[in-house]
Amino acid sequence: MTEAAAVRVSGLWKRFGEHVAVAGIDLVLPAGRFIGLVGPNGAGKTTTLSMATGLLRPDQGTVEVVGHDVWRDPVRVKARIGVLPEGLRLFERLSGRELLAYTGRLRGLPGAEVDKRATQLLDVLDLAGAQHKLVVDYSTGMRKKIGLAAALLHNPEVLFLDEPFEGVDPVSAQTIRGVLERYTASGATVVFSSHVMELVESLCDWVAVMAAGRIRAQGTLAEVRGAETSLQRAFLELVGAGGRDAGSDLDWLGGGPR
Ligand SMILES: Nc1ncnc2c1ncn2[C@@H]1O[C@H](COP(=O)(O)OP(=O)(O)OP(=O)(O)O)[C@@H](O)[C@H]1O
Repeated sequence: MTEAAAVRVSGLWKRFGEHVAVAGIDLVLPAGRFIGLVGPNGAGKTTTLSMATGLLRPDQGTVEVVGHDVWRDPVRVKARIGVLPEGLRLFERLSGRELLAYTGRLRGLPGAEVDKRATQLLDVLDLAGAQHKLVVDYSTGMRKKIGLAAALLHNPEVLFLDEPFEGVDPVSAQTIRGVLERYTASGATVVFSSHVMELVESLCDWVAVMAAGRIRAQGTLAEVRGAETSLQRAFLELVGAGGRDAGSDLDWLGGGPR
């Protein structure tokens, strides 16, 4: 039996001037999975996630999320997804709780329900003590966590996260991880981008590898890892960096005249 797709990307292209950021990719991301989109810096991950979430218009191609076209039916899609974008912009002069109250009402949830969910999310994400502090005074990890709470408040079917663990300390990372694991265990889908292979390997059961705007591999973690002993090794082979001896030209470094 084929699994239902949470996200279906067909022939997606994006150019910035002469530069091709995303070169006609096809992706089928199964529902109910913890999915990692991995690739080196500049691979096109953010551009792909931006097009998949209705933030950046593709030059060509389509994206369907839970069966609806993102660009033809944006309202229906946006009601079903949560997004934690790169370089998250938040309303800095609101407190964490005010931000959630505002987001919840924007999503059309009744006030009492927003209050209940906000209290639970603030608690689980360890932000209850900082709920009345202004977002502008939040640390990087706290910003990621309040952004995640805002993205989860309306209980989306698919959650897109761009580098959710970047700049986050191990304690906050563990908290975020716990919330995401609970969320996917209930049948929802998480799609997140990262270049930290160990993290993807320990969290994801499905992986897409991207390099230079193209998809180099997609499938279950075991399929993508293949005969390699780790995702890191498989990744280096796939992106063509497996045999590179980094530093071989730096014979002056750490020795010789200073
Ligand atoms: N708005 C833009 N204007 C011009 N070029 C852009 C723009 N956005 C992205 N690019 C280019 O497109 C390519 C893909 O960028 P993208 O941010 O999607 O990569 P990424 O895989 O998310 O990288 P990273 O892991 O470093 O965040 C890069 O070469 C980048 O410089």
